[in-house]
Amino acid sequence: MGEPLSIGIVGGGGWLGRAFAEAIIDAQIVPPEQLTLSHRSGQPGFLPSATWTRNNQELVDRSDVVIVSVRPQDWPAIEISAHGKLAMSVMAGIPLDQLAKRLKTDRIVRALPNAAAEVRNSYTPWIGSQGVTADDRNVVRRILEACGAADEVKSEADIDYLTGLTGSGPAFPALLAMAMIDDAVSRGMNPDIARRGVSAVLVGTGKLLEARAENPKDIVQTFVDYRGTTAAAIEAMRAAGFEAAVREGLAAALWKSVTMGQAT
Ligand SMILES: NC(=O)C1=CN([C@@H]2O[C@H](COP(=O)(O)OP(=O)(O)OC[C@H]3O[C@@H](n4cnc5c(N)ncnc54)[C@H](O)[C@@H]3O)[C@@H](O)[C@H]2O)C=CC1
Ligand SMILES: O=C(O)[C@@H]1CCC=N1
Repeated sequence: MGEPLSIGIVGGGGWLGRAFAEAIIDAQIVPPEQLTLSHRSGQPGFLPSATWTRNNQELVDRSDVVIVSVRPQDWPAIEISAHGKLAMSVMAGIPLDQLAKRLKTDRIVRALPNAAAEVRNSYTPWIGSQGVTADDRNVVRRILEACGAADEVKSEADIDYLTGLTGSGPAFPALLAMAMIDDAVSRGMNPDIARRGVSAVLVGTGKLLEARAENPKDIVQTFVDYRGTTAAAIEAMRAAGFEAAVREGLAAALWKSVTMGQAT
């Protein structure tokens, strides 16, 4: 297959489905009229020039590439035949063999984006089944890179782990931001200043980490060696179990990712 002529997104009205749909259109991978999006209840208000349907088989029949973006608990109710077409799942926890069986195609990609796809800054690891061709891989890269950065990985176990690390990832700095803002407000800071300040810290740190070649570990050590306010905070946070809390959180996400797939 060369350029995909048409793309369909099952669950295209949802959070991630919308992010993918808008990124695909912005990157001009297909024009809106070649994009089919399915929804369950009322038609959402965005991308009115795309084709919207409640009929997922109709979506598949209109599309060269089918993206499945429903929640894992809604996956067992999806009854479609992709007729050997390229299909990509972004669902957490659903393994390649289950996807191939239910979608009736051996050209399957399992991808795991994150919420930053909404602002074209996802990190998306992915893996393809045996039947995925070199052309399919190019199409997949174009779609995923329209949403941010993407890496093909070697095993599904990598996807299971990365589901928690990078798929859930944006939630963790958000949790940190929430705790920082709560502390600031509890000490009488103006909430708007606290929010703006903490948001600037997160964005600035992202850019700093991207710009600097060294490992975050080295940056942390530089702060520790500085022996100032930052070192005092880092040492107190570590003594309160910061690293253990992160380890336990990631273990819980991995467990959920693996067991969720087994449950469907
Ligand atoms: N939101 C996130 O940060 C991430 C989500 N994911 C995965 O992406 C998938 C979608 O997640 P979200 O977009 O967050 O959920 P969501 O709930 O916002 O969107 C899912 C959409 O699918 C629709 N839907 C359900 N059954 C349908 C059916 N039979 N036909 C047509 N539409 C149907 C729902 O009405 C909803 O609009 C999930 O499997 C999740 O594991 C993966 C990585 C990150
Ligand atoms: O929380 C979830 O289950 C979804 C999948 C990975 C990130 N968000």
